[in-house]
Amino acid sequence: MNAKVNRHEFADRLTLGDTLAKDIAGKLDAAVKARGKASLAVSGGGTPKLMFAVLAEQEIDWSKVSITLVDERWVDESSDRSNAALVKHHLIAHEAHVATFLPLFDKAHADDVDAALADVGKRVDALGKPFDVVVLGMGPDGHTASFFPGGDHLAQALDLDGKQSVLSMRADGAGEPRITLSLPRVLDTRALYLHIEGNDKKAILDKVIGGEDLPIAAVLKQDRTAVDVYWSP
Ligand SMILES: O=C(O)[C@H](O)[C@@H](O)[C@H](O)[C@H](O)COP(=O)(O)O
Repeated sequence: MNAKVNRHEFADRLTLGDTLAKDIAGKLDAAVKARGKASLAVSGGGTPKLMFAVLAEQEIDWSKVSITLVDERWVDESSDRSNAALVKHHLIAHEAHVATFLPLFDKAHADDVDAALADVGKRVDALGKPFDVVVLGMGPDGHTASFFPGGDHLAQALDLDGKQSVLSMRADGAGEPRITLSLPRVLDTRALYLHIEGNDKKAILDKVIGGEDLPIAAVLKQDRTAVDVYWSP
């Protein structure tokens, strides 16, 4: 286990969502004040919705904040599987409605995620390095971002010396093809959070800490960037 993994446990999802949202807003606010801009990469899935709702209401200068995704299902925003649609609906709202959003899905290459990688990678890198905040989730199979067990580009995505900011990923259990930030791009951040809820996910985390080799281990066992794990039942 990496010495830089800090575990924070909360009594319930509301308290977790509220605390994490305010911690993230504080980091974005400090970044805007220090450097005139801030960047945030968030995950999709169901877990972040509550946290997004609180974050969207925080009074910071959202006009200086750029938001992108850690990973995306290769579907148009009209799909209920679209992480972009989720973020636009739950996060780019209220106070945060003036934030700039950079989607990972590229309509120009809607049929071919691989053809989109070069352009999308450039746009992500134009947000600047490092990110100010990255928020990861974790699936029941131990995936994080789109680092799926058995994924066709898993080794490349987890290569800490890899040069690509984004990669495609296809895997059983992933549904449609995915686009994902690479592990080195995820770790290139001033603050890194892993947001997980439920006893099942805690059990997976404990298995990984006990030595099980699931993709999330690559985040927990690297020694480049500290990880704050926020968990509630
Ligand atoms: O698009 C996605 O699927 C994600 O970004 C993914 O990595 C997610 O964080 C986990 O699958 C957890 O998803 P839940 O929060 O729905 O459990």
